Amino acid sequence: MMTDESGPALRIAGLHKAFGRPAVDGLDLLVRRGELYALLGPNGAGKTTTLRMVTGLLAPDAGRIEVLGIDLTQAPREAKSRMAYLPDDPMLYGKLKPFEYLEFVAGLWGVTAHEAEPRARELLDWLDLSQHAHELTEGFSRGMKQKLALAGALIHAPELLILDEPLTGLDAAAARQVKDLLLSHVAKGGTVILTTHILEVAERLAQRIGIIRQGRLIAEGTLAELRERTSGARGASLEDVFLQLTAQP
Ligand SMILES: Nc1ncnc2c1ncn2[C@@H]1O[C@H](COP(=O)(O)OP(=O)(O)OP(=O)(O)O)[C@@H](O)[C@H]1O
Repeated sequence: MMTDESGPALRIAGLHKAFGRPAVDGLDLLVRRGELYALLGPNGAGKTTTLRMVTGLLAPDAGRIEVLGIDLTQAPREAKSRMAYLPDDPMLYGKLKPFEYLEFVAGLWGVTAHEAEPRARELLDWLDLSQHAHELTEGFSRGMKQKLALAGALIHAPELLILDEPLTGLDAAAARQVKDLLLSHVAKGGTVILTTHILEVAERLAQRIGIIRQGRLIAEGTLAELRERTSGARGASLEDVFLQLTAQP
């Protein structure tokens, strides 16, 4: 059977990818539906490579990926239609205005402009972009572009939202808007997987945290569970735990 509707949001088993040397090296991961999962790891640990394989942008050398119970190799279109990916350097079309961009993205998912309009309006309002609705995106700041790209990722109401460094470069107000949007997605039963180097974000938002190093999962759990795995005191911050777990042997 190809699809298991009761399957987890994401199941990765034995995932490998090498670029000359291994970038992802036997990764196993499980993300439950309805949770916000933070994937952490030092620079070059293999986080982006993993997300690109999960979203079908990069072919694994070996391993198995299942999204919402759907095998990514067997049913890539179905799997992709139910998730969204926000890369760390999202591409917008500078000559489009926000509504045009959102309608364009909606169209790629088979959602008509008419259907997309109320949702586009809601997302632009939520992300405080409505006052720029009639400007070309080429004049947008980096943070405004990032928020619009996030709105684009959400326009087809995906169940699984995958974001690579979604808060980098955002000012405090924008970061709050994005965090609220992600929490609301989870509150409605959706799933969020994000990478971040801002450990406080993971500490505050994530139900569970996975730490990868050299392409492998080295620790996973709630912050309390991760603390138990280290010699950190009960009040140890995620930063303390992270640095201890990722320190070179
Ligand atoms: N297209 C590519 N060609 C060659 N090497 C690559 C490519 N993409 C990634 N790599 C290598 O794979 C390894 C993992 O990179 P990746 O971008 O997945 O790490 P990351 O955990 O996302 O790091 P960061 O936190 O710095 O963004 C690195 O050694 C990187 O140089």
